[in-house]
Amino acid sequence: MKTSQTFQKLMQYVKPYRLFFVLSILLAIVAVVTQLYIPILFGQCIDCMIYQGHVDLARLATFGSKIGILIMVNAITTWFMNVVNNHMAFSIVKDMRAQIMRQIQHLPLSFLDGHGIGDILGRMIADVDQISDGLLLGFTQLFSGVITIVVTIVFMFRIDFWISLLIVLMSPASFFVAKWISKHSYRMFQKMTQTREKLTAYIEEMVGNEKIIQSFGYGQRASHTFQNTNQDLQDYSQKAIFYSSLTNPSTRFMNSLMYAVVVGVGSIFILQNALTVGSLSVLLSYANQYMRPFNDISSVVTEFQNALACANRVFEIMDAPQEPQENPNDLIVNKESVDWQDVNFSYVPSHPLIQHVSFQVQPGQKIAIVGPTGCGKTTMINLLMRFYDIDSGAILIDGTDIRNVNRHSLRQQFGMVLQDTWIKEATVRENLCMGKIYSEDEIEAACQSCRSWDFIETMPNGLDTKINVHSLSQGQQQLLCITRVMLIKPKMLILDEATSNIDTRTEVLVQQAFDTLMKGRTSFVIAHRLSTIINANQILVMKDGQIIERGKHDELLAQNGFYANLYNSQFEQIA
Ligand SMILES: Nc1ncnc2c1ncn2[C@@H]1O[C@H](COP(=O)(O)OP(=O)(O)OP(=O)(O)O)[C@@H](O)[C@H]1O
Repeated sequence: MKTSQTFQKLMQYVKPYRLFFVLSILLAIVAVVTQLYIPILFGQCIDCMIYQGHVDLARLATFGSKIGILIMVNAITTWFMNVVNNHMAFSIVKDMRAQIMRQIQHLPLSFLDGHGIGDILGRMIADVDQISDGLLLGFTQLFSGVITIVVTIVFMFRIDFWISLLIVLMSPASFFVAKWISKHSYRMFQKMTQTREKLTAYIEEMVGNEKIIQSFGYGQRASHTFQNTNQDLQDYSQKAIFYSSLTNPSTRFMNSLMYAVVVGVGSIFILQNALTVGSLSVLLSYANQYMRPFNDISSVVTEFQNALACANRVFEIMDAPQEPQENPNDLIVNKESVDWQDVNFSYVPSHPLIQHVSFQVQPGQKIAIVGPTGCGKTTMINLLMRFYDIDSGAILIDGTDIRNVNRHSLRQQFGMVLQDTWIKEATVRENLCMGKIYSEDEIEAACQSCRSWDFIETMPNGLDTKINVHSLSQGQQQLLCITRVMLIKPKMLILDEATSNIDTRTEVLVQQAFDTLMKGRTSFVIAHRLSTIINANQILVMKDGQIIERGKHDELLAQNGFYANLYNSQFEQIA
């Protein structure tokens, strides 16, 4: 996206705060005019001191009190302007974060799968913070900078035309030096942001999988990669700061040069009686004031360019195409029958995955999907839940094509228990009653039937005990997740490899809980341990995205094919 487009988009977020925007400009005008009027009064004070021992004290006192009042007005308006600007900048970034959050909820899963969590986190937190810094500096220094330049020009020309012209003609030199520097620092700031993103994603990945890293002794390699990226971040940050810190010394040098020229020319004018000492002191003060905003603006430009680079990354999320317009029709399920008709799907067009998959599920049946890793089991669930849409064929539920109904009503029909359990930092009750409040009796009954009551009962505050992922074993987490699904009483179930990672005794409990949950419900089960699906009504054996065998456990064993091999190899492992 072009910088001008990014800027225009960013300004859309400023629009709701236009009243504050106007107020900020008015306050900046008052602050600048009061500040610039003070040197005129000081100049007049100097001209009151006619020569040694001869000072007009009465006029000096009048000017002194005027200076005092202006200083106070200036301080109050500057403070108030900062309050207004802070309010605007922080409100804008709050709005942006809220919109990103809303957008994420409407993005297709493929977008989230394609970007790491660290990347999205970085855009939402660090990049938006950077935008806030850029906007704040922009509001605070850009407004008053531009107003200072305009008002100074007016005041200066009223005092002396030629010296003022000299100042105005010399000032662009300093500005161009600053612009040249900021062009280079922008490139470095961009690289710095990208590397910081990479580092955030890496830390998130490594810290989240610390146990696995340690068990594989991967720590040293992980920290080596971390150190390299960290080093890159240091290099880019230092270069970015190096260039941007050149701005001040170089522009100050140019200013001092101009100051010296004004002193020289001004002295000649005084000798010719064309200027008073007081007026020269006012002009010198203005020469200084006039250049300062140029310097400020150039550092604002650097910061603002950095903010625009970040805004660009944030808008990539905001502009990502949302899931296609939802069909207004709700899925109405009575019998819970499912029909897959010649379904084909691929994540990447050049690599076909699910190919010509057809099967029928009668209401209340338990369907097991088995097969080697990567054969497409989880993908089948992704298609059934419409996390991804199929490329061709059809999936019908009670005769309705799931593409002809909205996703929300489709997903409401299913209860899911996945291998990755989700326990939030809250009480047991809050973890169980997600989205709906249940009575004490309902919760207890569900916990009893799903075997989670035994350990909940032993907790210090029972259902009101605060828990998190670390305070529960893997098996306990799964029992809670099963209870949670039991409470919502879904019409159909999806259980994805839910019995791995737990000890044998808990596995028996979890299996019993699953059996209770599945009673009378159409269920899809993905299990690596074939012993848990012996009683399934239909087992679909998958390989490379195709169903290569199907039938009941005994029938498949009798075929002595792929499934029989898989089953016997697991049985031998256990024996
Ligand atoms: N979001 C995705 N984008 C691209 N490819 C993907 C995506 N998700 C899965 N795949 C690929 O699709 C293939 C099937 O993946 P899937 O997760 O369905 O397999 P699975 O049978 O469930 O495997 P496992 O038993 O290991 O969980 C794999 O090769 C995988 O790399």
